Amino acid sequence: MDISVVNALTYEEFVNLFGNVVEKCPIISAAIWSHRPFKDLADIEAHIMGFIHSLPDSGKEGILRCHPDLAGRDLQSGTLTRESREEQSQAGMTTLDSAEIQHMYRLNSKYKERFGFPFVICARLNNKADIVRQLNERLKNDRAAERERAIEEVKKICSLRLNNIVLSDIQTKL
Ligand SMILES: NC(=O)NC1=NC(=O)NC1=O
Repeated sequence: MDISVVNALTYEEFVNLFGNVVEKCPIISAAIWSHRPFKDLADIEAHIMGFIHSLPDSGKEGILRCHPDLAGRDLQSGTLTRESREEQSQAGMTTLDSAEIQHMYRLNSKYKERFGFPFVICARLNNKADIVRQLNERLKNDRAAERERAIEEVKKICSLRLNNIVLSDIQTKL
């Protein structure tokens, strides 16, 4: 996708395209629209990361709370966003047996009880064994360290979603 096409988008078109690069946080794209014209995709990503970085701890935790649990209620009830469903499916979350689902539920609940926000990991870069291992490992972190760790995962998810948007646009043009 040519950056001049992105820069020519209306506000509504821009948020419609980029509004879910951070799960259920369209405010981020709505905010960075003010920085157009963008030099390139990396510039868009840099503004998104800058917005997240500038948030107070409560704002970062708010972003984390917008993420659905892995193998959680939203997946079981079919209410995941398209992006999230694809990501969770890729990590093997949609083919867990009932014991594995229960195990994830217990780990997610323990994590949420400790930190006050859900466990977030870039599902596309991990399989189900990695996810369980990371969940157990990261439970040992203190809150501040874990908040930053989880936000790093949000940034990875965002980066992959941004690239997906550009790639899928190129494919439609081929
Ligand atoms: N709690 C989560 O980590 N959720 C997710 N990670 C992803 O990569 N997609 C999700 O829905």
